[in-house]
Amino acid sequence: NLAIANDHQVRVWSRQGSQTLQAVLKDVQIVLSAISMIGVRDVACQVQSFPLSPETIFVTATKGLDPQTTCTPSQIWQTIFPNHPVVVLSGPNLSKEIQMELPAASVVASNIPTAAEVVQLVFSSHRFRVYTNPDPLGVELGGTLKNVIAIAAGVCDGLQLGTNAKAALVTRGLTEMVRIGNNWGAKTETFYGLSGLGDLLATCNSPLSRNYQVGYQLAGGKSLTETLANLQGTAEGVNTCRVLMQRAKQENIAVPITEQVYRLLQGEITPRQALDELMLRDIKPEYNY
Ligand SMILES: NC(=O)C1=CN([C@@H]2O[C@H](COP(=O)(O)OP(=O)(O)OC[C@H]3O[C@@H](n4cnc5c(N)ncnc54)[C@H](OP(=O)(O)O)[C@@H]3O)[C@@H](O)[C@H]2O)C=CC1
Ligand SMILES: O=C(CO)COP(=O)(O)O
Repeated sequence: NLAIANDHQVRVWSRQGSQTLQAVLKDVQIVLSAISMIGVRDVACQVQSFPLSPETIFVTATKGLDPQTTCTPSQIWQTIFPNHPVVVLSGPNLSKEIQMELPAASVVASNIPTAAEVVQLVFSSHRFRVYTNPDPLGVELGGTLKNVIAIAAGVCDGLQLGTNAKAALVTRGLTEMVRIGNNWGAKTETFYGLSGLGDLLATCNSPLSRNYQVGYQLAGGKSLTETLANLQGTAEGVNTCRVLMQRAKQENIAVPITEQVYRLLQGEITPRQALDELMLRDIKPEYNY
């Protein structure tokens, strides 16, 4: 809708639709992928078999991690299309609010600045403010890692732990995101921007977030299977949490909140036990000084 409002011609493909992927991709300048993580590699491989102009820009809005490789979606697109510009689109962008034309801001990030600027122009409007950023990995990881913290925030609200607890959780969650992101090679300052802190605040404070809803339902005593069966849409944080635990172990990164969310999702502990585990960790300085 944002691109159409800026006089661009838009074609939409879905595996449920009647148009073929090849027909939809004919002569396109920009391909925007917003499919859930589970489908990214498969669809990217399908796209590879169709002719595209070498100038075609790929934009990815998926917030997840590949379970096989721990790669981000943009890394998958870039590996399959090494000679094309790839742009990450991410920010505090609950889609229902954007659909209602409420004001929002977002970030487009790429190693190729001109590609990010093209995408910025396509989507910018008086209702949608788009910033460019030169750290695609940081922007993408911000949107992805916050989903795990949003599950924890849903638990926190579901258990009615109060505003102090929520502020502590979200702030320490951001510290955890920065630690993981730095290990991955992303810039610290990106996590303090719209795609990091911004998306963390939006997702941890809105019942529109599916990840928040997962945590909230678990706190209410529902099982994960029951919760996911009743959820409208994808909660990427469930898969992201598993991939993240795998990577954190390999790289020896401390991820206390992610670890408790993981154990809760696995059914190993109750929400109250997860809370106790976090509160009773060794006392320590807030940061290394
Ligand atoms: N909703 C939001 O507010 C935001 C979502 N995102 C991110 O965008 C991504 C999608 O989210 P959202 O649209 O809400 O999720 P939904 O679950 O509503 O939609 C996922 C879409 O992906 C498609 N899909 C899944 N697997 C495949 C596959 N193998 N081949 C083709 N298509 C596939 C689904 O198709 P089908 O219907 O046929 O199953 C569906 O159209 C997620 O990574 C999410 O984190 C980012 C910002 C905001
Ligand atoms: O990423 C989002 C908003 O920026 C959407 O969050 P959920 O995937 O938790 O619904």
